[in-house]
Amino acid sequence: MTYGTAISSKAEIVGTQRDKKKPVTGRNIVYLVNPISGTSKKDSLLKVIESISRQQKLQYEIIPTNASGNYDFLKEKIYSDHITDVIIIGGDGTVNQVIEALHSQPVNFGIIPFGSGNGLALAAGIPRKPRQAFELVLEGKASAVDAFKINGRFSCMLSGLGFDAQVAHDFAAKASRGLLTYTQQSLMNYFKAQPYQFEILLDDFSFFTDAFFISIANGNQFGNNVTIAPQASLQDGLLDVVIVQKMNKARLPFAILRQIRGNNQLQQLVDDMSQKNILYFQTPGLTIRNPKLAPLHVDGEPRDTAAELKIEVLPNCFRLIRPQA
Ligand SMILES: Nc1ncnc2c1ncn2[C@@H]1O[C@H](COP(=O)(O)OP(=O)(O)OP(=O)(O)O)[C@@H](O)[C@H]1O
Repeated sequence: MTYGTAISSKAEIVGTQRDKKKPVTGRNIVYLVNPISGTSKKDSLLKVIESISRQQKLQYEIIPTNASGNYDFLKEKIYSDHITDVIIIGGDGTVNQVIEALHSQPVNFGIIPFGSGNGLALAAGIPRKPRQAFELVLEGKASAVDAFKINGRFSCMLSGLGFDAQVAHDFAAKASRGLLTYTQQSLMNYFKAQPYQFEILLDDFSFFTDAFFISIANGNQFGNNVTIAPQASLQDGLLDVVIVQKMNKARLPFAILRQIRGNNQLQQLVDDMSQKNILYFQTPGLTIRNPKLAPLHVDGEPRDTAAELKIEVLPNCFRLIRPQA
């Protein structure tokens, strides 16, 4: 029997077209929808997904995400129902939780961006417009991308310590989400920002620095196409580390703008340390000592910080549906 359920409300995001008796051939998609992410409503997109999936006789199911990030029920379903694709409709926080839970399962991931920043989706070239992103999902071409671990926590986009993490903590405490709230929090934190002490340990080199923030990037950006790590690639087996060192606050926005526009060449780390305000290098892993306990964010979500953070890349960690070169 093939059965279908209309999508009713935010509280009850469900919809399915799956014949459990027929053997599954071809694609079998689970759409995971975050009911609270971003600011715009998802109802019309979900109706489009339902109607096109029915037209194309695709096997699919629409399920809401959960705040805890526990997707054990889906691991079982992937095997029992032969799920081939898990498509995330939400922002970076949802993308992080779902891919962390399921990256070792034999599925392709897709993203229909519905967050405030959408950093991984934009870094991967996935269209920002939900319907175009859905068309890409229908094409279904996936390739492997990297992720990384920061003290055992999974990150697939960009994590960091200091100023931008403080913004993430304050943003999380606000009732309203969206770019406007994020910008307000960034500005307020800019005027309060103080540098933190860090020690950076690489394989054969270590140094101390006082920095406003450190970003560890797999993708090239914070989100909203604000590119902090212009050389970053999602499949090079490397992390891009950007350290915004202590400087006169009047120079800080100009230095960051220069970095965002990508005018800084990949720099000779040792030569630059004393001369440049922003250090930028690539590495498969590093340790950061953080004695002043600068706040931490992981893929834009505030997380407990630590006095020492071990960071390592996970090459070719999961398969993501995205435009193919
Ligand atoms: N069903 C749910 N109910 C409440 N919260 C949820 C639910 N599902 C997921 N969440 C939580 O929603 C939070 C925000 O999600 P997400 O990051 O996707 O959106 P956003 O913050 O608006 O976007 P971005 O991260 O791009 O800025 C995450 O912390 C996630 O755990």
